[in-house]
Amino acid sequence: MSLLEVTGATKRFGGLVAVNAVDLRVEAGGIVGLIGPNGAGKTTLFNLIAGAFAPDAGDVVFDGRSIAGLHAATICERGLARTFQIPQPFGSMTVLETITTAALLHGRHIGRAEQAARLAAERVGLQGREDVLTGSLTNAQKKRLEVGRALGTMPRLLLLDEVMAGLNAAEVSRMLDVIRRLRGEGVTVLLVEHNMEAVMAVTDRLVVLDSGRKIADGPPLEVVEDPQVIRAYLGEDDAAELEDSDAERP
Ligand SMILES: Nc1ncnc2c1ncn2[C@@H]1O[C@H](COP(=O)(O)OP(=O)(O)OP(=O)(O)O)[C@@H](O)[C@H]1O
Repeated sequence: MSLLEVTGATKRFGGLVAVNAVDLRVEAGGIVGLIGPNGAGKTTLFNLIAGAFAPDAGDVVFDGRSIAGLHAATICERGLARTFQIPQPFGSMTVLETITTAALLHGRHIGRAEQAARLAAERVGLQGREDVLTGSLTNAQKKRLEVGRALGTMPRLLLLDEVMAGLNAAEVSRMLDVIRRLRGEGVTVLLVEHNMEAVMAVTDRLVVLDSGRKIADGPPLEVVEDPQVIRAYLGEDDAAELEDSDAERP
């Protein structure tokens, strides 16, 4: 049994079908990438899984139980946490306070929550910065704090939404180390990311959405060569041009 099994997930906004009958499985211990052009439905699918929206149709099963339509906090308590594309920490709170607030989800024992928060800060490389106000962190540190905040809830499945956006090469490499370490510690990861180099470096499976539909699912090297995926990213005309120039090559 997969840790996460999404079947036929559908979400409409008025006349727009943002996520259209999508099936997705994530096996425990994996790092799966969810990619696709702008507006493909990636964040909406994350929202369906993490409980921001209930699906209009289909089901989301986490660890053998349906979580479709449950409150986001209940889903998080069950061990599924997410990050947000744009971290918005309270600038007047410290790193430790921010992560501790998330860790309090599992009970009101402040000492235990702080202990979990210190561990989460260390896991994302913010050790030594526990007492720093989040408002004075760099963008890259805020991105790692966002991962740390999610880790404070002690998830078994972590949904990462563009945690590498806006980072330079050294910062991306550091984030990749954080993600690999998490896998080593038994956290399963599903990540949405536009940085393809980073995606290729860290995932063991890729799922591609286009206009709300799943168009590919498989090993990263095979998926990026899939003509349907190339067409989705480049558009019909540019993809045809690329095919012509490939054919002309000796
Ligand atoms: N709350 C909403 N109300 C109405 N339309 C929405 C809402 N959220 C998303 N959409 C629409 O649903 C479609 C999918 O959006 P979504 O944000 O899921 O795509 P995405 O793949 O995450 O895009 P990006 O890579 O640009 O973040 C888009 O057409 C978007 O405009």
